[in-house]
Amino acid sequence: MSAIVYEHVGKSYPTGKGQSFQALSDVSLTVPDGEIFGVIGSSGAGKSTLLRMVNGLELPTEGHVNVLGQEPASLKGRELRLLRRQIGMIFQHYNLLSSKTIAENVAIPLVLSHTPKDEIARKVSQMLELVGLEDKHNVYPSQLSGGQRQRVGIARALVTNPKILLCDEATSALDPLTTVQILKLLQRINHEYGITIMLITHQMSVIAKACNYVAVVEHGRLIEQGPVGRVFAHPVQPLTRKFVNTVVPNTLNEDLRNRIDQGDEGTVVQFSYTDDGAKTLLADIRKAYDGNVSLLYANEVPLRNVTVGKIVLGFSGGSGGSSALSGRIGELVRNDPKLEAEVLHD
Ligand SMILES: Nc1ncnc2c1ncn2[C@@H]1O[C@H](COP(=O)(O)OP(=O)(O)OP(=O)(O)O)[C@@H](O)[C@H]1O
Repeated sequence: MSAIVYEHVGKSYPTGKGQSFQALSDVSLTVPDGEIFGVIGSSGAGKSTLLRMVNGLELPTEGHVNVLGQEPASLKGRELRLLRRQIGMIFQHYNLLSSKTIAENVAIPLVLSHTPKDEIARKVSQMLELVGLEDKHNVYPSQLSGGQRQRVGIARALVTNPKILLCDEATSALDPLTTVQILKLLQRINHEYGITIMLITHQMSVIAKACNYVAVVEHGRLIEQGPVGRVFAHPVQPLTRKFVNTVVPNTLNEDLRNRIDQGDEGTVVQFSYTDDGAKTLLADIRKAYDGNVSLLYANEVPLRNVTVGKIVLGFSGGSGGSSALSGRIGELVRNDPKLEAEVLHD
């Protein structure tokens, strides 16, 4: 089942004097149940607008958004409140009430839904234990670090047992180590409770560490989407490539790049692969190619549940020349869906 489905969604905001700004155009996207789905884009791309449509804080001006089998745009009053109870949300700046204790902050959604006091106490304790703040019931947000405050945000978002957790730049205000801890906590929650997580971020490293699906948004349009391993190993759009390069650098040093361009390394081919896609590559090439093969560059990066890598090889002196070589490489790539090849110099 799909937790969230966007169908040809558009959003235009009125900007006065009869003018409007198109923040989203024709976005179709499916967030599978129980997955961690990341949306990445530059500032102003439309990520928040997209996320806020899940709990009906924004409504589409075109198309449909379906959440847990219901359309927030068609719900009102009690029905909308019931759907929202199944959707938790955390924010970049935590949105905690400074005059209330940690326990009182976590309790807010239950107080609003008139939950009995003893049940509130039990659920709050359970949530604070889950996020590792069981000793912080009676302290105030100002006494906590950023990472601890985000943990309170997570506890508050989960206290109603939601099926979906929305994360709006939830780690953007945190240092890299705390970011890793919060992302690990989100993964644990996803794993233990089966909660679908949709997060938006402008950092590809967050996608790499936490997500198993990614969608890339540029100027309100969805330009690329798919499983994290595939998008990181074989990004198609220029913006996606830029984002991926921040995590999996594609930078051959200048000296090597010059030698390749001048033909000093012979025919040069870059192989991109996921997981064990390159395990038998060198042996296969040895069998298929009778010339010299030199390893010019290799880099492997482990992501959340997949490894992506690149190998650059130089070929020279084989019989049949470069056309025979490209035929053999084409065959290797066709036989292995985890492998892709790009000729850097012919
Ligand atoms: N209420 C509004 N009225 C007019 N324009 C809006 C409104 N809300 C958002 N926008 C515009 O829509 C575009 C998308 O905004 P959105 O906040 O969804 O982007 P974003 O990708 O989340 O950006 P950021 O990372 O900077 O928060 C932006 O250009 C923004 O200025």
